Amino acid sequence: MFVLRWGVISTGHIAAKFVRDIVLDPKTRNVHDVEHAVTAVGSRSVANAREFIRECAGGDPSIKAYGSYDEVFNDPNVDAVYIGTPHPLHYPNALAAIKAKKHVLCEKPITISENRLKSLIAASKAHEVFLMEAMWTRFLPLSLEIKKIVDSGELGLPCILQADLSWDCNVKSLPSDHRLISPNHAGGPLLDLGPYPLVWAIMILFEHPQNNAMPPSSIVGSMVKTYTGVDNTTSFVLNFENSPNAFAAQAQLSCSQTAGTIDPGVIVRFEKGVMKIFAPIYCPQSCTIERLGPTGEPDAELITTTIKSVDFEGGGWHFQADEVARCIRDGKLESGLWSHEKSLLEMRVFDEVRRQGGYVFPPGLDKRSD
Ligand SMILES: NC(=O)C1=CN([C@@H]2O[C@H](COP(=O)(O)OP(=O)(O)OC[C@H]3O[C@@H](n4cnc5c(N)ncnc54)[C@H](OP(=O)(O)O)[C@@H]3O)[C@@H](O)[C@H]2O)C=CC1
Ligand SMILES: O=C1OC[C@@H](O)[C@H](O)[C@H]1O
Repeated sequence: MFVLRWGVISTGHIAAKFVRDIVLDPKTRNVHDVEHAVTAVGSRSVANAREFIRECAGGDPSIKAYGSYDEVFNDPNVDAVYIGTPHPLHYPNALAAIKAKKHVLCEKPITISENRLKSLIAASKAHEVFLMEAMWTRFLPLSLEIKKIVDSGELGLPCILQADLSWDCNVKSLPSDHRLISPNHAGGPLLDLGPYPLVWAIMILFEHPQNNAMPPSSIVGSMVKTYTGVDNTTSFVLNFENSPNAFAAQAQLSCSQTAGTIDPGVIVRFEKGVMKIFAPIYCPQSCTIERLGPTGEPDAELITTTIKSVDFEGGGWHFQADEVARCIRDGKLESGLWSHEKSLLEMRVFDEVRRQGGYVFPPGLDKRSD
């Protein structure tokens, strides 16, 4: 049994969910080859780190509580660091962990620009440590099942993929320095929610065996801003052009933090059927597939199949941790399922959509190294 020893930095909303998940017995999700141990938690306040360990890990006395992130990076009982800080801190935090020779799982979006990510990847290779964005949706059992159906070709090729993730966070009620709307936190739905519509486009179109890893030939984006200058609602289109090596398809993606999401949150039209993936698209519980009946005529009756997620304990954030443990056990520096290349594509798309939408980060935000 391989046990991965985790150091967690930050004690916010998502760090709590991640730790509550990884302290569960992996057998409850039918995982028998890897286990997780939380050995350290670092916060800007040691009292918060202690409280976090009490609330999320049953007060386990073997977990060290630190009042800084550096102490986690320097702890010899930590193999891998989980980073749950706000977006612009991902780069400096991950870089510091990498320089301390720790493997890294970093929340989405892994950085706030493609340039930053390139430099992080270079550092992880130079220090020979594993690096992955916490793109948890990619590792859910239902996602793996959907992927198998798509790649089998039984529905023909995908032609159009529509995906949305939105919620009404009541923007006007938030303080202007809240991470969801503050330019200093690279706020707005594109970077916060956009990874989820995009992960489905990457999984179903970019990763399709007949796409031969061809990146989108064009990216078109449009934004409506909120009063702080960050996006409030964003739409973006990725075109995958027909070429001798690939097929033609379009991803029509959107995200908003000013309206509820649509359901089904993902609809994929294939040559021979339609797949509907139901909200929330970051952790869907079910998917339906509608195929034409046996005659195959356009007016034939539709046959609908429903696929439901398997039961597991926890919220689903532990599946990505299992992948990290397996990769580290096997000496890999990146995951094949959510590789550096896929995070780079994500960052490239976001850079381009921000450019077209006129969303400019405050000076120096994507250069921070503290
Ligand atoms: N995968 C998923 O499902 C989700 C991922 N996320 C991602 O996780 C990241 C964090 O989001 P979330 O947990 O909601 O954020 P929170 O505000 O709840 O938590 C962020 C934590 O980061 C630490 N931190 C360090 N510096 C700062 C700073 N200057 N301002 C605020 N916090 C700081 C704090 O911990 P401390 O004081 O202990 O140091 C804080 O609790 C984001 O990048 C987001 O995209 C968010 C939600 C869901
Ligand atoms: O990753 C996320 O998923 C769910 C949203 O509520 C959250 O803001 C986002 O960061």
